Amino acid sequence: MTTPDTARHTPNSMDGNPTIDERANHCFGCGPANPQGLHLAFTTDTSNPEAITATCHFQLDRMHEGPPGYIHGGIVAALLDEAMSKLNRPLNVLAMTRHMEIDYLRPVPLYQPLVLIGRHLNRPAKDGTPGRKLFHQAEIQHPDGTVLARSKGLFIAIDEKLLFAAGITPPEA
Ligand SMILES: CCCCCCCCCCCCCCCC(=O)SCCNC(=O)CCNC(=O)[C@H](O)C(C)(C)COP(=O)(O)OP(=O)(O)OC[C@H]1O[C@@H](n2cnc3c(N)ncnc32)[C@H](O)[C@@H]1OP(=O)(O)O
Repeated sequence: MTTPDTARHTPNSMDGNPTIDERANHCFGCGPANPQGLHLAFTTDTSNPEAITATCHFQLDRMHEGPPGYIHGGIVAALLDEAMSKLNRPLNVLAMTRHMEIDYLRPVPLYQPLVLIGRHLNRPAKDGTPGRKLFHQAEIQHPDGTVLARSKGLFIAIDEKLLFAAGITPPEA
């Protein structure tokens, strides 16, 4: 049996009701209602439908440290995953990450303003209609443009009926 770490706790506000309602969004990456989350805020650019992007400016502190002075690799993965997932909404798709690969090119520093950019690559058609598979990529960049980490991801569109089956509350119309 493991000993609970009493320094960590889940706030009472984090009740057990799953939801995808923006107003009660507990997503670790972007949810304002998650006091322990990253609170990433993205701007999407859909001016070129062939190359939709999602961009976020962020800075992390020791809460997310891995190597001394640098962001933990798992958090780097979460950042990249989040940037790629933010491309699904402008494409009008509910989708989950099925596969992602990461190049950790340079250690990603704490206490520095950094840029996180997701880019939609393609959504191959199947039987003449948009397929379930969406391919995205993402990068974490130093402000001088140096790429510190890069990912490619496969997202699978989810049938909204599954949300109801799982008891997940969609946003009100
Ligand atoms: C009930 C749930 C509620 C959902 C609510 C959603 C709310 C939307 C908000 C999400 C918020 C985002 C947050 C950040 C993004 C995350 O982090 S999401 C969390 C992490 N991801 C997950 O937990 C997903 C877990 N995986 C799954 O649930 C299932 O695998 C999936 C993704 C639903 C897909 O299931 P499936 O439909 O059975 O998939 P499957 O047919 O095996 O594969 C689909 C296709 O991909 C291909 N494929 C599979 N793996 C690979 C691979 N490695 N390489 C190439 N192709 C592959 C397959 O061959 C297949 O191709 P086709 O045969 O269709 O040509």
